[in-house]
Amino acid sequence: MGPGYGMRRFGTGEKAPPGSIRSMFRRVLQHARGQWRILAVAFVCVIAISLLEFIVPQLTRYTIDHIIPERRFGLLLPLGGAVLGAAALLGGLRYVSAASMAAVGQRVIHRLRGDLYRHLHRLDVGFYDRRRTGDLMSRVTSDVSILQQLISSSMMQLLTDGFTFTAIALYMLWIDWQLTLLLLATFPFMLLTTRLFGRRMRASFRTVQESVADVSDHLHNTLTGIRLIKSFTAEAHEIDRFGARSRRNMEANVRVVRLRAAYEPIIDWLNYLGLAIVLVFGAWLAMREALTVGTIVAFIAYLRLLQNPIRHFSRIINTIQQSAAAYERIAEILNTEPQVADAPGAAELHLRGGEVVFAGVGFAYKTGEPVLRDFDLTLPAGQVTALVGSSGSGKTTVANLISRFYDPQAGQIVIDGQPLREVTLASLRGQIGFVSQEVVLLDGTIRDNLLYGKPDAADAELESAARAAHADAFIAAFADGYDTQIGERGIKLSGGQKQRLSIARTILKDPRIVILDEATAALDTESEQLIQEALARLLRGRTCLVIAHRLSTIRQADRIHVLEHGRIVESGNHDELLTRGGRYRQLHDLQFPQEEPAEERPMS
Ligand SMILES: Nc1ncnc2c1ncn2[C@@H]1O[C@H](COP(=O)(O)OP(=O)(O)OP(=O)(O)O)[C@@H](O)[C@H]1O
Repeated sequence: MGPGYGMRRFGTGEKAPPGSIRSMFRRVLQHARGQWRILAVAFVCVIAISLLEFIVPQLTRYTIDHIIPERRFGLLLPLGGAVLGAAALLGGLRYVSAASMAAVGQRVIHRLRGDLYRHLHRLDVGFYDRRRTGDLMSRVTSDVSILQQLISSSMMQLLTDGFTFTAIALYMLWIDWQLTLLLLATFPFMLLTTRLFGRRMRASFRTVQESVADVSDHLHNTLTGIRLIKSFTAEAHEIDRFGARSRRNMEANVRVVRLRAAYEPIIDWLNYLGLAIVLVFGAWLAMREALTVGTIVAFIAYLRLLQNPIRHFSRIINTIQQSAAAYERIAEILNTEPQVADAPGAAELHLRGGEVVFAGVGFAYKTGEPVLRDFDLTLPAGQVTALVGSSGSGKTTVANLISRFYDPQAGQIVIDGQPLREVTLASLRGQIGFVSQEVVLLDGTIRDNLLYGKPDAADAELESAARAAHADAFIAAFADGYDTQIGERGIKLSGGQKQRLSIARTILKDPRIVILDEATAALDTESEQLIQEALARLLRGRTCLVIAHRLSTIRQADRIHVLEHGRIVESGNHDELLTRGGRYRQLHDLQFPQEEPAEERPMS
């Protein structure tokens, strides 16, 4: 991959190819595959509805032209029955078509949402660095549900209207082509108006959806950071910021409503123009006895039927443009390709000892800001290697590259002779255990969280891992034991308890390679003692990279590297480095000013 990895494609504000209305309908229809039977039922209903709507005005015409002048009293009751029967049948057909379209629509949405979520999981960590969580959430929820409206109701309406419109226009042309052509002359104006307004509406809807994403992002940030806000008494500030974002949404919505409010009267006026044409020209024809009165009445009824689709369309255009704006945001994600993915023909990673080698690695998150330059490092199999160095020197970056959260732009990383880019992500990550100071536990029970390490683990394995991580005692103290709910809907665990669960989860996973991102920050001495013991068990016999901020945790590492500005400036074990009196010694003396240089302190 060339320099500037990823940034050119997804720089903030840059858009992936927009989804056009056509591609929106194409994707929707793709997802409707396999449901042809339900769609066929809906379609038959649509045709039947159009036919029935066509027949009713014929009854009117027959009444005026034949039943009344010929005084056929006997036909009055059957006439009433026919109108009511047709109406009842219309109701039944509308129900079946609406219900079957809604079922198809819901299934399409369910699949689309699934696709989107699956795709989000394929995307690399770099993608998430550049995206706001709330914005992504609103794409999967709000944008997808807007499309739902389109599929469940509007598409059916479009289909029915399209069919009715064509059938009636053809019939009218047959009855009186001149009158009909005159009438149809108003349609190009309608199309032009619709196009003009449609484009503006779509732009406004895009702003609406973006502002929904802003509101959602704000909510996500502030609700998850509620403690921070309270401790800084920043409530008023956040309420103001929320107000501003909500106002942007309101204003964008008002713009949409104004556009619609202007659009509908224009379409209505054009409809009246059509009526005026029929009345004037039709009356003229009738006075010259070229047309019967019944035909004019039927013609006016058909005119309404012809205009109904237009009137509906003016409403549907709203949904279509709104959906198109939402679909653009969905397509933008779906069209984004992951930058870190399995190479074609990638093999499984086969580990022997688990030696990791960085050879001439160059890496930058952003073009022009290299974090690692010509970086060489070996993590010998089965040994503990520690990285120390000042904040921002690139320690976590080294760990990120081993897990292939990012790919380097230069050089390569090799595990037991296999370049990382040539093995599957699943087989690589399956061999890496990551224990960090920011423990992430998911909503669910303690058991669910532990099983994340090994979904098919037996109870005995689970308990033995918990024992090894010194987590068994506190789990047993809960009334529900391993079935205790944790996370947002369950009990809250202390920092040390969470860390021990995370260690137990990693022990259960039993990876060959363990990355430890300073897991002992901010704990009381007793917890820290337990955690150190648990960690010692986890690290034993595995290839380990310990990223240490506190030197007390790495005294016993086999080898320590000091990292500064993305380069290793010093290497050795604790004693060697202290004796050398270089950067490590400086860092050490800053943390333990009272200590004698080579004095050994037990791991605390
Ligand atoms: N996701 C990211 N996107 C852009 N830049 C990043 C990202 N993560 C880290 N950086 C930058 O890369 C540099 C190295 O960061 P890294 O997290 O590797 O340092 P570190 O040595 O682990 O620091 P600390 O000890 O503070 O955790 C820093 O300048 C940081 O700002």
